[in-house]
Amino acid sequence: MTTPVLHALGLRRRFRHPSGDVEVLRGLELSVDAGELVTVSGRSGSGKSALLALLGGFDEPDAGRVLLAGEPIDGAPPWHTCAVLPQALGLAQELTVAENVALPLRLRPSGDDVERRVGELLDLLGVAHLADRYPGEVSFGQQQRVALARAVSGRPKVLLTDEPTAHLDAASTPAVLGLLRRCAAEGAAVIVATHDDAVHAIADRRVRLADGVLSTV
Ligand SMILES: Nc1ncnc2c1ncn2[C@@H]1O[C@H](COP(=O)(O)OP(=O)(O)OP(=O)(O)O)[C@@H](O)[C@H]1O
Repeated sequence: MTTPVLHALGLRRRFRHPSGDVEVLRGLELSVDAGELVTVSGRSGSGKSALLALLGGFDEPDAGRVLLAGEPIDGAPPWHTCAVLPQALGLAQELTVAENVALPLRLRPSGDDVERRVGELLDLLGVAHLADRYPGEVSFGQQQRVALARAVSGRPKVLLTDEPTAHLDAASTPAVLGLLRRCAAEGAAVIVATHDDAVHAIADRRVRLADGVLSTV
């Protein structure tokens, strides 16, 4: 039996609110293999982003654990192990588009020619002409594609993305879908939280988050 790249066991997460606590995750289980693309659906507020934060090591569960290649995570792993594309994007505002995408490769060389890898990803996502601009000088939908390029540039073993097509028009979406599929084809475990049926359509497996647990769609 092979070890899943990403394995969540019995995850529980409760948020405290003055009006009453909310238990968002209630013993959630998830296992994703290398090369698998899994989409997570669920109503707004069902806990998709909270789940990604736990899987990416940005938040800690109240109970349960997350294993990466069989080992418990201890905080957020490095980008080449697990890359996260949050809804807020998190681009470095003082770096250009190209410098943002190059960052994971500068921090840990992957053997790729940096200029070539960055150029190829920006070109693929239709934002190559913005390479020398700063994030504040491009639209939010363009920033979203830049942030995806940055997330994948270091060839992470796990890619977690939150609503990666939320700000895109129909013409820009296929390139993003193609890149997500390509990451999986190159061996990454890809998990996408989304409301977009076009993203669900390219999944190997679809799960739905409701009442704090996942079920297969
Ligand atoms: N840091 C936090 N503190 C308190 N409550 C939180 C926190 N993060 C999330 N929540 C609450 O947890 C629930 C799940 O939020 P989450 O953002 O994970 O939902 P979601 O499924 O990603 O929603 P959407 O589809 O709208 O992005 C919501 O009720 C939210 O208010």
